[in-house]
Amino acid sequence: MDLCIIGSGYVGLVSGACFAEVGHHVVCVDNDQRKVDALQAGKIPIYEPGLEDLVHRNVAAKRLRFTNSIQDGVDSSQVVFIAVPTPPQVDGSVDLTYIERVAREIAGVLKPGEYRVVVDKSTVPVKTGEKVADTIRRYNKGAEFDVVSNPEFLREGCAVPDLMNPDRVVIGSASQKATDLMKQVYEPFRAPILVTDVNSAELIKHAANSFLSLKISYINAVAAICEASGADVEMVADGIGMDKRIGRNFLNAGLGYGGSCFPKDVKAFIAISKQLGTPFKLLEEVERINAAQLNRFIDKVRNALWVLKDKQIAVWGLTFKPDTDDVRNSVAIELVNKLVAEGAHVTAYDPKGAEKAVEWKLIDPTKVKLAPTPLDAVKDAEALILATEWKEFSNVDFAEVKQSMHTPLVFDGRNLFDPETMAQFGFTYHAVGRAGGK
Ligand SMILES: NC(=O)C1=CN([C@@H]2O[C@H](COP(=O)(O)OP(=O)(O)OC[C@H]3O[C@@H](n4cnc5c(N)ncnc54)[C@H](O)[C@@H]3O)[C@@H](O)[C@H]2O)C=CC1
Ligand SMILES: O=C(O)[C@H]1O[C@H](OP(=O)(O)OP(=O)(O)OC[C@H]2O[C@@H](n3ccc(=O)[nH]c3=O)[C@H](O)[C@@H]2O)[C@H](O)[C@@H](O)[C@@H]1O
Repeated sequence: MDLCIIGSGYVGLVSGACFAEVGHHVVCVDNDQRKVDALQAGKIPIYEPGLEDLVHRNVAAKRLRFTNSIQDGVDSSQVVFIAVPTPPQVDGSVDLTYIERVAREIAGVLKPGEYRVVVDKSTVPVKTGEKVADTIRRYNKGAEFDVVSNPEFLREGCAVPDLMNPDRVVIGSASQKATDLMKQVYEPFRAPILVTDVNSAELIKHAANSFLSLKISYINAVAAICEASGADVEMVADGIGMDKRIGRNFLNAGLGYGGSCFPKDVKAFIAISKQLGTPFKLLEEVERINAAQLNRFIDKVRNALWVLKDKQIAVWGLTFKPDTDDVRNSVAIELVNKLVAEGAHVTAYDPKGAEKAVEWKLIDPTKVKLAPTPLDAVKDAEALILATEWKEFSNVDFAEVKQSMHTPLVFDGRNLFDPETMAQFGFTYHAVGRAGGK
């Protein structure tokens, strides 16, 4: 089939490449000329395992191309996906200006007699599909189209396998013609397809992300009780998670959830529920626990060092999770900035995220030293904090790390290391919700 994706970011670019991989012909549109130029030159603007090969292979096979022209994209496609940002506003509600603009732009290029399915893949509040349809109709009276909601559930860092093997595909549609075309789009993925109305599909996305955030806050609250009682949250999570009704996934205690989606989507769901007159107080508690989690962790570091001012602290990890270069709303970055605000001298290392952290002005390189390797970061450090659980941190030579440090004190914010191994190497080891983690 011929598909167009408007917005070539984390969702648009990876979806486009995966659709091409299964045989569709895909045009990815973006209004950021630098991004389009880079993609046309074979450069991939984001780090996502497996993406570079996938893009190059499908461009070479002429199934994938990039343009800045929405006219080109819509003209050459039966199905037009929208994958532009839906950032939060100050009050937590969703800024829909990107979506509204794309709806007007699509209206401007739809031709009479040429039916298109317009698919919203961005994460949007319930009832947005209706507004997209109204907008297109208002700006193009003769347009023939249906609006479908098709929320995306990929995780950064494993976006390619998530898209190639989805747990489910949700299609929110009020038109049989549009549903049939959407089923054809997804047929090669052989995934379970759930067809719903548009509003339900939109709600599924916010409800899913909020539930996953709730699961994380739940285990983080349990971690606090473990620390107070001497229990071990990893064992507790295993014991809870072995119940198939609960499951072990997303029960990893740590510094709390971050990233470009969970924080904004929980806020959005709170705002939507308020607007609809059914406030979702439980989610406010989820946010409160998440914020408290980082502060509790910093308290632990402060307790051990007495004061943070002038202390030499190494931080491993800046991205919001491993295997990505995405530093948007990263708890690791929030941690670094809080330490710096208290006068600590921070040296940080991240395998992929340092460049973007500086480029997007999320850290100030005059205040935070960036090290080229994990070992460089720990030189003379009075404490090491693990903030993001990149696999390479498990494989370092801990004897060398200990030798390099001023004081062998480790705070593991993601429970990556084995407490016994750390003790064997002579570290004083603090984790989250684990024995010895007080
Ligand atoms: N990042 C993720 O893991 C996931 C994100 N989502 C949702 O997908 C949506 C997009 O998120 P990301 O891909 O992370 O955003 P992003 O910021 O990485 O990419 C968005 C792209 O849209 C482009 N754009 C903006 N306005 C445009 C326009 N008028 N015409 C053409 N291109 C335009 C931007 O230049 C940018 O390249 C959001 O609603 C997000 O909540 C959903 C699932 C996963
Ligand atoms: O809507 C989205 O954008 C996406 O949001 C999340 O994906 P993502 O944010 O890429 O990454 P996750 O693996 O979900 O991690 C999110 C945050 O939760 C934290 N987390 C995750 C799991 C866990 O057990 N504990 C925990 O603290 C991670 O460290 C990270 O900061 C969802 O998992 C995806 O299904 C969804 O499509």
